[in-house]
Amino acid sequence: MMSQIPTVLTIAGTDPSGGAGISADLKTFSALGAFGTVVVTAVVTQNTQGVAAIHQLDGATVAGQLTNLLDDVHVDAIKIGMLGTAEVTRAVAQVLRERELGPIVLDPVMVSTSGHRLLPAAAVEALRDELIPLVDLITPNLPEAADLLGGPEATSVCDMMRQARALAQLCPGVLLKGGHLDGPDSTDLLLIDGRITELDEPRIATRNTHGTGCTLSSAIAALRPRRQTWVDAVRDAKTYLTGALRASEELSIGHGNGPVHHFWRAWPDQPDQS
Ligand SMILES: Nc1ncnc2c1ncn2[C@@H]1O[C@H](COP(=O)(O)OP(=O)(O)OP(=O)(O)O)[C@@H](O)[C@H]1O
Ligand SMILES: Cc1ncc(COP(=O)(O)O)c(N)n1
Repeated sequence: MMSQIPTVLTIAGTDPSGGAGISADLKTFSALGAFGTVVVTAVVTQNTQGVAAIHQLDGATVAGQLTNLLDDVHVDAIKIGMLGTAEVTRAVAQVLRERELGPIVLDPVMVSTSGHRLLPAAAVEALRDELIPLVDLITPNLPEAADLLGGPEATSVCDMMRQARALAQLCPGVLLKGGHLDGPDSTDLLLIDGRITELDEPRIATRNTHGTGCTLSSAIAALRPRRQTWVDAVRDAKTYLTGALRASEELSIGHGNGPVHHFWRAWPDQPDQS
């Protein structure tokens, strides 16, 4: 049975600059009043300017952390981010297959904002064929959707509609993120049970976009246990992210693409702070 404060798990890589990966996920969980737990997949030497090195953990180490945690702690939702290799992807899939878990949100992290590959192209097949069928919602950006579908990148919301429907053949829930398009709004498409919901928020003029995808997927996982539907959870998660992007003006972190700011105002799901 779920306590009032949901326990949420992130399976992801590290970011010393505090903007992406488990840093973004844990801050998001806390800001949204969830209790965060962590399984680390890779130690990433990165800052706001880019990725310098990746120390990848092996599949057994990641699966060991996961089973050890799940043997003891009930988690109400899971967010999966950077996995790093086909081996780790398969190891996580194996554990998920053995347990009754859910809801599970998968951000199919493949390339960082700075252009560094975080999942080798050869591992995309394992992600698509072994892990994606086990999760409830995938949240690809446009290049990731193109990689998963083996086709060109969407250049319009119309293309996005077609690609969201194609991705729904792989997973029951698809949130196709349009942050990489231009235009006054940053439009994402949510496809659940065959129905598309268009989610529009104003595009914020900022360089502080490091970790937006991590923040959105972890906000969905944190909110899903307390929302009636996926549409409600995703809509509120996007509102949260847009506020955190706006509030990033208060931060001056690093010399590249800085992080969003997670404590932008008292969010309704936060514990009373008065
Ligand atoms: N400048 C912006 N203003 C408002 N929303 C944005 C902006 N940039 C991205 N978003 C939103 O942030 C979320 C992440 O989108 P994006 O398509 O950039 O994913 P991503 O590439 O996985 O993110 P990341 O930069 O963390 O890798 C989406 O909801 C998108 O609409
Ligand atoms: C550990 C980790 N996970 C995910 C990302 C992607 O985030 P971004 O595209 O904003 O660099 C990252 N850079 N590092």
